[in-house]
Amino acid sequence: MIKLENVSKIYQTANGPFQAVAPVHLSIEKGDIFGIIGSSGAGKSTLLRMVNLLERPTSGKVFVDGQELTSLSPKELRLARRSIGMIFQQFHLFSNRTAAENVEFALEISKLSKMERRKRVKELLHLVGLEDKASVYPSQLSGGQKQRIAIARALANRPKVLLCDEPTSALDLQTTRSVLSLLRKINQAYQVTILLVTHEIEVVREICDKVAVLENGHLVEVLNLSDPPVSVKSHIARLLFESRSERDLSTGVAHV
Ligand SMILES: Nc1ncnc2c1ncn2[C@@H]1O[C@H](COP(=O)(O)OP(=O)(O)OP(=O)(O)O)[C@@H](O)[C@H]1O
Repeated sequence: MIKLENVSKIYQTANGPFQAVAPVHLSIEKGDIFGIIGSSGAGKSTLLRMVNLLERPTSGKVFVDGQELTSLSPKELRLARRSIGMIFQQFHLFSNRTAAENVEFALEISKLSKMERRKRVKELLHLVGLEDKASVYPSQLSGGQKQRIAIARALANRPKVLLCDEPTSALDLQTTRSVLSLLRKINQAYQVTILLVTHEIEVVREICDKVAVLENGHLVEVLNLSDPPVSVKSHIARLLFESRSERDLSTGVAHV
């Protein structure tokens, strides 16, 4: 569903070029919940944002659902992005629109009539369990509710892929669990492929089928959570597969 071929990113900075992501080869299958884990500055967000070309790779090719995004014209890319939803740590809702209007915003580019849009918004609010918050503004919603509205908006155009950039990092443990369980439900019900960036081991344990470990811009290893490897290369992978420590149990979340 997602294929990265030799994808890299070099930022031009005041101190000269800086390689945030070294050339990466990665294949993510349809229906996977695929994690990208690494410590702060490892290049996780940059890698994720290159999948929908929010960040243009310096080199390499990006394929989503068989289409090479890196070769598309701006107009073609706008169309292709409709099948790629995205959610963020800070939700990115419009504060001057109600929950329903935030979701409907994503449908403004669609060919649906006003009535069809309203119906779809209702369905989406139902899916995320917030029908009763339709006319509420984001400032009146909790963090978990804001993320649910952001998820509803991201799913509005029935994307095949959902990109999640630290979707639970601003949430407490219980809310994290409920948002992750919603993402799992969406993945199973609609076969949406989920690519999720996190620095939390527990998030990977809770939801991911596979995970890529990034260190200093380098993809160190890709691990299958249901088939623990005999040996691992990274400290993060060791933490991931070791039995839960006291710290994990008390805080619920281990950071890397
Ligand atoms: N626009 C930019 N210009 C220059 N350097 C950048 C830019 N964006 C990111 N970087 C640098 O690239 C590296 C990777 O950043 P990125 O945000 O992808 O890391 P991350 O793993 O997502 O980190 P975090 O978990 O802290 O968000 C960092 O060193 C960052 O400072």
